[in-house]
Amino acid sequence: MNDRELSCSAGGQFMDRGRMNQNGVVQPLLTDLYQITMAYAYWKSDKTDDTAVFDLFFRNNPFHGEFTIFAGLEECLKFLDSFHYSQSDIEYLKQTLPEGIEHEFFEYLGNLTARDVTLYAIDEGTVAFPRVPIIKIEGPLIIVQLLETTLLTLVNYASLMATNAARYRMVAGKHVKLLEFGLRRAQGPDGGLSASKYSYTGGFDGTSNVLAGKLFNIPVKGTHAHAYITSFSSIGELKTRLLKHKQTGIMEDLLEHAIRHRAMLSHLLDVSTEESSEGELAAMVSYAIAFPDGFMALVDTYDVKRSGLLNFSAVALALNDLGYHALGIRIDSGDLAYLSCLARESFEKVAERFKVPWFNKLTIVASNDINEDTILSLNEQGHKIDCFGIGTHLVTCQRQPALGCVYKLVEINGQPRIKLSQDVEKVTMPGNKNAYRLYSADGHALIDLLQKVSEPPPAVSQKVLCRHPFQESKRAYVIPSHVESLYKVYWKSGKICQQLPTLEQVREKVQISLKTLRNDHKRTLNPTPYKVAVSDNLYNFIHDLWLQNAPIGELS
Ligand SMILES: Nc1ncnc2c1ncn2[C@@H]1O[C@H](COP(=O)(O)OP(=O)(O)OP(=O)(O)O)[C@@H](O)[C@H]1O
Ligand SMILES: O=P(O)(O)OC[C@H]1O[C@H](OP(=O)(O)OP(=O)(O)O)[C@H](O)[C@@H]1O
Ligand SMILES: O=C(O)c1cccnc1
Ligand SMILES: [Mg+2]
Repeated sequence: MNDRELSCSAGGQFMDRGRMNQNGVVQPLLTDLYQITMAYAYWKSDKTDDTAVFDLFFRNNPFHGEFTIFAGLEECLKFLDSFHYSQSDIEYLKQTLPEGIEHEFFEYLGNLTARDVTLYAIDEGTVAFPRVPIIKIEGPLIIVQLLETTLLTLVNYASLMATNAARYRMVAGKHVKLLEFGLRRAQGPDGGLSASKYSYTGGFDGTSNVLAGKLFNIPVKGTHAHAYITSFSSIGELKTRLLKHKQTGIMEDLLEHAIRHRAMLSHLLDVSTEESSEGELAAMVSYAIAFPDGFMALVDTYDVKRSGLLNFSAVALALNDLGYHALGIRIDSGDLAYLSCLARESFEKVAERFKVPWFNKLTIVASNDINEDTILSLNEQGHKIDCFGIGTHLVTCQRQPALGCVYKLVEINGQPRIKLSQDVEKVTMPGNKNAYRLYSADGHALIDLLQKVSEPPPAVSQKVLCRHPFQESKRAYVIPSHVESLYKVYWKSGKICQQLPTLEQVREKVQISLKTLRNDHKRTLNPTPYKVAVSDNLYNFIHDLWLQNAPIGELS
C-alpha cells in the first residue's frame, strides 16, 4: 500500500502525508474517464512530445454579481505535487479501460508526474473576472489534459463558495459576526469541509464544523440545539443545581437564584412566570452549570417573548450573582428583526434595573434559513443581531449551485488553437497570453487586459488601447496609474515556486482585493460589469484565426 492508500483506508480523508496535508480523495483517478481514454489516443498517435497551453477560466460571474473570488489554488498545487498513478490505480485502469490497450501505455502512465508542467495563476483570494484565465498551465499535452477535471473540481466549488461568503460578508457589514452552520445540509462530507474552509476564506468568522476547525485551523463556534431544551420538562429533573461561585469558590444553588430573579423579571418584562416554560428554565440552568463562562441559550423553543427571554435573563442574572457573565442568545425562528429588537430592549431594561451594564452587550445570534436577501431585508427593517449562523443557503450556494469554470486548449506546439461557437461568448481566446490589471489614480481597478505573451506589458502613464474581445466598436484608451501583472509562476520543474499564504492571509487578501473594486461593481442590484479587454494585437490575432478556422458556407 502506498502513502495515499494508507491515508484513505485509515478513515480520514485528510491525513498528513509527509510534506503537505491533502484530501486523500484528490488523486489522479478523481477525473473523468475521457481524460484517460484521450491520453491513450494521444499516446497512440505519438503525441507524447507535444506541448500544450490550457487556460482555466469562467465565462460568467455567479449570483448575478460582477466579481468572483478565486480560491482553491493551494489544493491544485498539492495535487500537482503528488500527481502519480499508484500500482493499484494502474491495475484498476487495466481492468477498466477497453480491451486492447497496449501494455507500454500503462508503463508510461505509471511513470507520469507533473514535473514538466508549469502553472501560472493569479493569487488565491484575488477578485477575478470572466474570460481572464485564473490559471494558465503549460507542459506535455497528455499530462496537462489529464489534469483538467481535477483542477476544475478543485477551483469551481472553492471559488463559488468563497464568492458566496464574500457576498454575505458585504451585505452583513464588517461588524456583524458570520458563522457557517452548514455541514448537515452540505453536498456530502467533502462538500461540507470545503464549504467551511472557503466560507472562512470569503470572510466568515468561524464554523460549527469541528473537523474543519482541526484541519484548517478555523475558529470553531456553536450554541446548542432545541433538543437540549426539550430534553427537560421540569425543574424536578435537574440532577444538580449547584455551581461554584467564581470568586469565593462556595457552592451555591443556581436554580434558587434564577427563580428569585425570574419573579422580579416577570414584572419588568411584562411576562407571567406561569406562561413561561419550566422545562426551558431547567435546561438553561443545567447548561449554565456546564458552561458558566460561556452561557449562550436558544430562546425560541416555546416562545421568545413569553418564555425564552425571561428564562434566559433569570439564569444570566443568577450566573451574575455567582460572578459569571453570560454570552447571549440564539433565535432560530419567527420574525428575526422584531425578536432581535425585543431581545435587545429587554436586555437594556435588565441592564438598567439590575445595574448590570454588560447585559446591554449580550450577543444576539440569529439563524434559520438565512440568505443574502434576508440579511438585506433585515438591514432595511432595522435589527439588533450581532451574529448570523448560516447553513443551507450558504453551503449549497442556493442562488447558483455551480461556477462554470472551463479548461480550454489555447496553444499546441507554439501554434494557437481556437474553439469556435455559435455563441460568441463561448469562443475561446487563442494563444499563450498574459493578463494585466490596470488601476486608476485613486487605486481602483479599471480594466483587465489580455495580451499575447510576446507583447511588452502595458506601462504606467502610457496610453494603451483596450478592445472588447468580440465587439469591434467597443474600445477605449486607458492611461493606467498602476499596472499589475496578474500571473505568477506557482509550479515549475516539479516544485511550488512561491511562498504559499496561510488561509488567514488568503482571507485578508479577499478583503484587500475587494477594496480595489468600485462599489458599483459590487452592489447587489444591477451591478456595473467590470471591463475585460484584449490588446489591439491580440484582437487582430483572434479575429484572423477565427476567419481562418470558420468554414465558409455554400448556398445553393
Ligand atoms: N424580519 C424578517 N424579514 C425577512 N425575513 C425574515 C425575517 N425574519 C425571519 N425571516 C426569514 O423568514 C423565514 C421564516 O421561516 P419559516 O416560514 O419557516 O418560519 P419559522 O419562523 O421558521 O417558523 P417555525 O416557527 O414554524 O419554525 C426564514 O427564512 C427567515 O430567515
Ligand atoms: O437554517 P440554516 O441556515 O440551514 O442554519 C442551520 C440550521 O440548522 C439548525 O437546525 P435545523 O435546521 O437542523 O433544525 P430546525 O429547522 O428545526 O431549526 C439550526 O437551528 C439552523 O436552523
Ligand atoms: O451551534 C449552533 O448553534 C448550530 C450548529 C449547526 C447548525 N445549527 C446551529
Ligand atoms: Mg432550520
